[in-house]
Formats: sequence, C-alpha cells, structure tokens
Amino acid sequence: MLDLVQYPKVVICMLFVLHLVLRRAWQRRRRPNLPLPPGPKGYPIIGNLFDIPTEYPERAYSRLLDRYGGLMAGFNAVGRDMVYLESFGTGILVLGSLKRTTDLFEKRSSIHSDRPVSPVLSLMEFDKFFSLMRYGTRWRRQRKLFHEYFNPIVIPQYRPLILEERINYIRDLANNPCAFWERTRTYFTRIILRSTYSIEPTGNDDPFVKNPELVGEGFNVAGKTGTFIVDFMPALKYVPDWIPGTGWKKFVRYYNDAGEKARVLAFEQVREKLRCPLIQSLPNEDDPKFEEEVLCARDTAAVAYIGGADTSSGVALATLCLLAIHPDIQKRAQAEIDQVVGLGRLPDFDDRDQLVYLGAILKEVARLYQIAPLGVAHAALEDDVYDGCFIPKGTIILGNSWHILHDPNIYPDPFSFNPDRFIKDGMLRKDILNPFSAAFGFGRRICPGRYFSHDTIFAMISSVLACFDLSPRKDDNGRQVPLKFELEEGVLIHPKRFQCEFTPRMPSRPYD
Ligand code: HEM
Repeated sequence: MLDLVQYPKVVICMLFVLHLVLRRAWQRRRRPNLPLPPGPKGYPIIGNLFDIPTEYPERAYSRLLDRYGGLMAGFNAVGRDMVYLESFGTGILVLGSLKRTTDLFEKRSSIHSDRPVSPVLSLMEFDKFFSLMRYGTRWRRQRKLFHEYFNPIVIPQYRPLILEERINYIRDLANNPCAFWERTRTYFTRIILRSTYSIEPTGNDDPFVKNPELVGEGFNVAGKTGTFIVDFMPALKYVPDWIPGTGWKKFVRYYNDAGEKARVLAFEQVREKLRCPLIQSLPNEDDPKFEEEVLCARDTAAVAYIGGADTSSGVALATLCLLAIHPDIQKRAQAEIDQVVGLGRLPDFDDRDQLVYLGAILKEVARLYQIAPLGVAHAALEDDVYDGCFIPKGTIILGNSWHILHDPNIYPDPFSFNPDRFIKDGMLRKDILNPFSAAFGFGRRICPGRYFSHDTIFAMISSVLACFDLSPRKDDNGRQVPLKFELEEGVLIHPKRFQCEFTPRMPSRPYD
C-alpha cells in the first residue's frame, strides 16, 4: 500500500484537489441565476488555467478582450471590453475600457477597491505596505496620511529640493554619462528619501538606495499570481520546511527581511530627531495612541520610499530611450526649450505650461509604455451584479491600461511614438483621452504619488533635453549601434537595459 507519509507531494495534491472541489461546490450554491461575464470556456477544476498568460499578460488579455469581451447574447457591451476567466475557483475579470473602469472602480468603488489576498505576499509581510493592503480602516488611515504629504496643493513645497537634485543629476551625467542607468534610479530615490526622511544617501550603492531595489525585485516575482502554489492553497504555509517542494519558504524569508529593513531602517534613523515630515505631527509619547501612530507613519513613509523610485525611474528611462531613438522628436523638444527658456539657465516649473511639445512627449510616453500595464490588481469585496452579469466576491479585477491606451479607435497607429497626436493649433488637446487617466490606475486606489512623479520626471527630462543630445551608442568604428525599446518581464515592467550617448549641447554649462 502507498505510504502517504513517504509521499508528501501526493498528499498535498490530494488535499489540493479536495479543497478545490469543496470550494467550487460552495461557490455554485451561492451564485444567483445570472451569467458570469463573457470569457473562454474552461475545464473542470482548473478552469481557464491554460488561458491565463504568464508572459506580457496585458497583451494576452488584450487579445482575449478582442476575442471574447462582449460577445455574449444580450450583453450590453460598448465594445469588446470585459472578459472573465476562472481558475481553481478564483475569478479574474479584465476591464478594457475607461467606461468599465469608471463603472466598477469609481461608481462602485466601495465594492471594487479591495486587493486580492496573496498568501506569499502576506508571508513576506508586503501587505503591510498600504499599496498592497486590503481595503479597510488601516488602508484608509495610511492613504489619508500619505495624501496629506503628497497632494497637489502641498507638493510644490518639494520643488526646490527636486530642482537641486536635478542639477546634481545633470552634473553627474556630464561627468560620467556611462553610469546614467544607475544614476537615474538614484535621482528618484534621493528625492524620495530626502522628502520623506531628510536622508541623503551617499551614492548609487548606498544601502538606502539598494534596499528598496531588493524589495521591488521580490515583488516582481512573488506579485505574479501562480508563481508559488501556496497562492492557490494557503494551507501549505503550515507545511514544515523539511518537506520537499517548500523551497519557496527560503525566498519568502529573504525578501521578508529586505522588506523589513526598507520599512524600518530609514524610519528608525530619523525617528528620534523627528526629521521625517510624516512623524512631525505625532501625539505625545504618553498618549495611548502614540505607538499606533508611529507605526502608521513608519509604514506610510515606507510605501513612498519603496514604490516611488522604481516606477518613476522606469518611466524616465523609457523616455530617454525613446528620445534617443527619435532624433527628430528630440530636436523639436530642444528647439522649444531653447525658445522658452533661453540658453543661460535650466528649465523650471514656471516654464512648464509653455513647453507644450514636451508635455505632449510625456503624455505619449505614458500612452505607449506603462510600468504597470495591468495596474495593481483590485478585488471584489462582495458579490456584485453588473450589466446583467454576476461578479463573485473575491474576483480579481484588472484594469488593462495597456489595452485602453493602445485602442486604435482613440489613438490611430497606436504602436508608433507620435507626440503630435496630443497637439492641435499649438496647444495640448483636451478632446483626446489623457493617458495619465489610465496609466496611474483607477478609482479609490489610483496612484496618490502621481503629482509628485509628474514633477520629478518633468524636471529631469526637460533638463536632460536642454543640456544633451541623446543618441544610440557608437561602436569602435564610430558607427551607431541600432537602439531598440524593449521591455523586461514582471509585475512591474521595466525597460531593458540599453546604452546611449549624452553629448553636451551648450558651450557654457548652466549646471556648473
Ligand atoms: C510614473 C510613475 C508612477 C506610475 C506609472 C505609478 C502607477 C501606479 C499604479 C498603476 C498604481 C495602482 C493603482 C490601482 O490600484 O488602481 C499605483 C499605486 C500607488 N502608487 Fe504609484 N505610480 C507612480 C509613481 C508613484 C510615486 C512617485 C509614488 C510615491 C511617492 C507612488 C505611490 C503609490 C501608492 C502609495 C500606491 C498605492 C495606492 C493604494 O493602494 O491605495 N507612485 N501607482
């Protein structure tokens, strides 16, 4: 007879199947007599497992939207813009138009603003970051605190600091252009570290710069549902480490430690001196709420620190790459800057409204490339009925920004890089969908760091254009090596590392 203790994997599989069968039976019982949203037909138990994409999911979901999204009889679709899949009893609803994201994430935000439970991310304690936290009181408090320090009315107070860091960045670029990749990342981390903790890291290898990079790395692997089987069967977290197949626990411990360091170290350094703006308004130490408020401030500051630089630097690097590939676009932007700003100084925030073509470039980058093309997954907090369809509680809901921002009906020739699509009569067009309304997510969970991010990216890109010509790298024979805009894989999709040259444009250097 099979000795089950000798075959732990067999036991685990049997328990898994039993768990799925029971879960499915329970779900069927409570479903009203309504169809699920349209989608491909699945197999028993595993459902649409084989339809769930693992690589570039935004593109694969986009194809599914085109194929199934809205084909159901009587379904009141405005386009092929909603598709539903199910695997191991969990639903995945993909939204492919601004109408759908507005209906669910804004008009029904109290139902669709939760985050999916990920046992792996919880074990890594990443759900302590409010960006991944479930919808509720704790999330609300941290989001409110974050908003106090990053809302559009207060962020102009960070501008002097941003302009100072921008000068440091341009100067370092002039002295060591080969290090532009690391230095771009450090530009954003320095600004966030200085504005949230008043900490100034020493260089690209400073642990304050490296720690959040490590956290991002862990999130990029573990944030992909299905990387680890424990995501489908949470009970596996109780299986002891010596059992084969539990190697993922090592991964969890390693990144848990990185997350803890990033959350705690910077905060502890400034806590005593109350230099962190977020802790200046703490109650007295003898107040019973003191400890709770400290933890709230600590974890809120950490979200800005860990999430802010990774996303903004991805977008900034993508912009540099696209500009180096398109010298004609670059030249027009430089001519505009020279005309508006002149040659003796660098652009600043007062010039922004007049830099129309640059504004169009930044919009076109946001349209063509999203660091989080499926946003961060939302989840349904309770059962919902929408447009004649049943959306079960716990359904993972993805707003496919990539699909929306590559819609040829809104943006003809959507794969070409064409800032002119946003300009009419020398002004930025208001009659075309602004890519920022999809690239930063949706509803109550929309990115609260977007205003800050716009400022940091504008300061950097406008100054790079003012000071340098960007071009693809030359080989030993002086020939340009063709440059391609390519993307990495992951939850956050960064541009692939590329090389380009920065040739100073001005004889006198306004950054010295
Ligand atoms: C170009 C840069 C950025 C992009 C493209 C971006 C994009 C996003 C996206 C797509 C989401 C998910 C929204 C949703 O769930 O619907 C998000 C959430 C978030 N972002 Fe950003 N982001 C950027 C920069 C920043 C910066 C600089 C900060 C901090 C200073 C920041 C802080 C956050 C936070 C705290 C959340 C979580 C909000 C919540 O769950 O309530 N982001 N961001």
